[in-house]
Amino acid sequence: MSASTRPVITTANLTKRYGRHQALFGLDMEVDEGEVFGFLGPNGSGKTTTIRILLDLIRRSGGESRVFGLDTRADGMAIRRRVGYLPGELAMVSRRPARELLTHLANLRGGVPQHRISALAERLDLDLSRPVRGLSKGNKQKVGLIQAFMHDPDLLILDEPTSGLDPLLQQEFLAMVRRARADGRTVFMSSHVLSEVQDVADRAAVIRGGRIVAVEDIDALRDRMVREFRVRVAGRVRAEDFTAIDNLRELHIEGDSVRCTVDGSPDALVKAAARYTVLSLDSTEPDLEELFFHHYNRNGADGTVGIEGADRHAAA
Ligand SMILES: Nc1ncnc2c1ncn2[C@@H]1O[C@H](COP(=O)(O)OP(=O)(O)OP(=O)(O)O)[C@@H](O)[C@H]1O
Repeated sequence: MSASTRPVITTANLTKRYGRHQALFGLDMEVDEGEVFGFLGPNGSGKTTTIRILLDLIRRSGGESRVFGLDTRADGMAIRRRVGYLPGELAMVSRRPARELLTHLANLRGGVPQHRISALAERLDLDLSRPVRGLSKGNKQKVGLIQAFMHDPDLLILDEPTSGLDPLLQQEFLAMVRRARADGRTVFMSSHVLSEVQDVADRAAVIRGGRIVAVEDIDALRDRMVREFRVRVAGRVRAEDFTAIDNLRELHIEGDSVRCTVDGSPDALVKAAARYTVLSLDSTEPDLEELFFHHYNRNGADGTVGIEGADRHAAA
């Protein structure tokens, strides 16, 4: 991060209690101008609570929260004017056609050219003539995205933006985020899975149980990722081709197939598999809970240590 960047979002020792339930425990976070920042955490970890505080939709219990240098409690209105916000749960019950609803929202924000709304709708493949109320979850999500992006806000705050979007549309969405960044905007987006933000975010904070357990460059976070792989080859697998690979855990070899968990890069696994004729190769991303289990649980919350040694089991 260069010295000239300014923080767009700052929280310091931010806390939130809902009655007797404490949802946030002293959050410290800084998001710089012009960056795409992922806010990652499992369900119930406090992502939506943090976002609502930043927009002054709910009030913090203690600590500091600032957006554009403004205090969220004192200047909520001024902050919201410069933000495009996609809520995690969209209540879209209007009988109006999508274009009418979007035009109405655009007018509340001082006006947006119709061609801008049309271009975004075309990009996301949304029919603007249909009443919002009857739209599918995915199409409602598109309306939500258009209203967040259409006025070119300085800051986009997107709560689980890709939920309900199919993979092609997710790519379109990521292109919109990259475009916003290229235009100098700042993007803060939450997700409960790393894969949704890893191709576009510069950095990410990981929140769990109302505490930030890591803030890292996205590449470093990706390197920590554990992934499960299954490879099937023509012929019988020789166990020794795989048991010597350092970053494989839970290695199971049976007949023509290899199943394992890979810590970080799958390069060595892929090269070992390439000695055979590969019939299939599948990989699944474990959820964040599993990532935490492997990386953050054992040695405290700093996210720097705690990677378990390989648990090898070869049943040739
Ligand atoms: N209005 C509320 N009253 C009481 N508890 C709440 C309220 N809103 C959230 N909580 C609790 O605060 C914690 C954090 O919730 P929050 O919705 O911020 O998490 P999240 O990370 O956004 O999760 P999700 O991805 O499921 O939306 C949870 O334990 C939740 O049950």
